[in-house]
Amino acid sequence: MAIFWKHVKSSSPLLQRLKRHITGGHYLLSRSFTTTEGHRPTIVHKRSLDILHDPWFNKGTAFSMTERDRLDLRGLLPPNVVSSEVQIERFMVDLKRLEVQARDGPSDPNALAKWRILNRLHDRNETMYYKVLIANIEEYAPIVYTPTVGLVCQNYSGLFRRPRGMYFSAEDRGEMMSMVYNWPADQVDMIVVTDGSRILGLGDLGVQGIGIAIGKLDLYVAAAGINPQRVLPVMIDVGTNNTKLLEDPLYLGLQQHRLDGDEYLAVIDEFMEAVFTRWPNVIVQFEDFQSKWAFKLLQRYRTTYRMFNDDVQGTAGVAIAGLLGAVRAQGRPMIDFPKQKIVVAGAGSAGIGVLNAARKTMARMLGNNEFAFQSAKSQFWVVDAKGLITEGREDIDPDALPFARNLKEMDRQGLREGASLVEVVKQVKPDVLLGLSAVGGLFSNEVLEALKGSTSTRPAIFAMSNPTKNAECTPEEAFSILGDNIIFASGSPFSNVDLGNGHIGHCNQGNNMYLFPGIGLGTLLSGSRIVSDGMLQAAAERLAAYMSEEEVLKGVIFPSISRIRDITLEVAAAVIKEAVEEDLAEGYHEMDARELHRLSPDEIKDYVKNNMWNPEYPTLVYRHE
Ligand SMILES: NC(=O)C1=CN([C@@H]2O[C@H](COP(=O)(O)OP(=O)(O)OC[C@H]3O[C@@H](n4cnc5c(N)ncnc54)[C@H](O)[C@@H]3O)[C@@H](O)[C@H]2O)C=CC1
Ligand SMILES: CC(=O)C(=O)O
Ligand SMILES: [Mg+2]
Repeated sequence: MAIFWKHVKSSSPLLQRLKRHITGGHYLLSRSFTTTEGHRPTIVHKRSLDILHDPWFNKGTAFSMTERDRLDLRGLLPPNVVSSEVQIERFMVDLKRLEVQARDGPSDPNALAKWRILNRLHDRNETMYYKVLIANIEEYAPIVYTPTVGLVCQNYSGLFRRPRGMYFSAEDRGEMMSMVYNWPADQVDMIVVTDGSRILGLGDLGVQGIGIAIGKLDLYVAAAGINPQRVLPVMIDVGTNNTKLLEDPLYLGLQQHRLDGDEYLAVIDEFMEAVFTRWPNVIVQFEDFQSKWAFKLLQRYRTTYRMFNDDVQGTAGVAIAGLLGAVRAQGRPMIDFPKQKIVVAGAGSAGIGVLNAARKTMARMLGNNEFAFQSAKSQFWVVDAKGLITEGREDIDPDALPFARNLKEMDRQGLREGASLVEVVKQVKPDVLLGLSAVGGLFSNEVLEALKGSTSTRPAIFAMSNPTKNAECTPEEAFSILGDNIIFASGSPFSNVDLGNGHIGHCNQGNNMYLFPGIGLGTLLSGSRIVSDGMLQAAAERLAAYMSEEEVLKGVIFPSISRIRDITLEVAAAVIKEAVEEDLAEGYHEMDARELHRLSPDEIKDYVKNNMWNPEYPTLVYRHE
């Protein structure tokens, strides 16, 4: 409790109100709060080796002698009791040594080796794992998340040691309502679910896609402070259409073609019903579903369940923040956004999500009426695998239809149905070139040369596809062809570029990781039953406003990942505030809706901060179940 009060001034109205919530000496608001010395202990129902083998409670050599006695651990550990700092020091020495020696494959041997070592720590001691991850997030986010998580998913059969999360398969139809009780935790706050059909830009990886759900939840813990005992990665295995996996004798998933149509929907429906029956307050993040289903499932569930689609909605928010940053970086006010000409390569779940959100943002700035909404669409040119999308396209995808360009108008611009990306860039001379195509190198030298004709004073390039090899271009390519007067962002991390003239080309990471943890945390703590458009918009706006004028003018439009916990707190607070304003907030635990309505913006931030889990060992006390 002391940690919490430390952050709240004694005269604060929040303090006064929260004090009313203290009953019987128990601090109820943050039951999830870490128990360190002097804090409420954690009750465990196991002892001895069972404790050492449970990553939720294991502290390894950091168990104190009194705890070793209480938990029947005396003699099961080396006698030296070490602090968590020394424990981490020892681990890091080993990690650094092994990562030099390891040889796991040709693409990036060290990355996969680091992942293995971190994964083993994750399996034996979660507190220590998250302590290492949070303290070194810049170094290890690229290992537990993109790009290495892509490699992990691709090699999952060989890497699989211990299961993590739950698997619901087409074979489990009719059983999900009961099997959901096989999960040991009575409270689950966040589920990230995938069906493995489009993992990053790597296509259908079937059951191996569970790696992305695990990686996203690692960020929920590290960035949003969701208690790791309350996260659940889920893989829904409805088969795979990946021929290699269908024929691979070592593949761990169902070796049948993917279910489709009503059969597919029935499986997802059953899963949703089961998890919301056991955990009515859980939030479900849909991740890496192929576009064909991403939009349909979002429409199907978003008004009845607490869920969102990260690729459609999270990516859209991050892109909006980046696009507004690019306007500011030109030295113009954000309100000039509707004048930007934007070419988007890729019309899948991510591309269409960005287009819809960008169009709505422009329309709001132009007067928020139907006329503004209609005129905003003329700022976008969308190119997919078949080239420029126009009304002349046969069998046009209904989600892309609103962005199909008029043929006559295109004729006047010297363009046509199916025009190539380079032709479009040459004719349109866009302010922004944004890629969500999953095609590495799509922004070829020719395309980048064409972008030299941009009418913008500072063109922006967003090569947002993941993992690294799928980036539409590298920052080196962009800066070397276009010079340093550009804005560059990529989905996976790249290093800044030394331009050799005393200037550094800044490479931003434009990834939905800057939003999804805050959207999830804000939704959880607001108690909103849905994730509304307004809440998503508030999240994007907070991210857009996060960067200072000075940073933006230097081309830094997204924060460094080392600030991810802070930006997540800010985003979560913005989401809560919006949920309160929309009258959606029902409260969380003892913070009821009425109390939430009374909190000032600073108090909302205190509330978020004090409900974020920190990786500190709790004092463990054994009780017979
Ligand atoms: N940076 C970030 O935060 C995020 C990045 N992504 C990345 O976006 C990419 C796409 O994801 P989805 O939209 O879900 O995939 P998708 O497979 O549904 O869509 C890909 C789109 O690219 C188009 N495309 C293919 N070849 C093309 C070409 N030569 N020229 C132009 N367009 C082409 C396809 O026609 C399709 O419209 C993935 O690599 C994913 O990792 C997705 C979400 C977030
Ligand atoms: C970042 C992400 O969600 C993706 O590439 O799919
Ligand atoms: Mg994704």
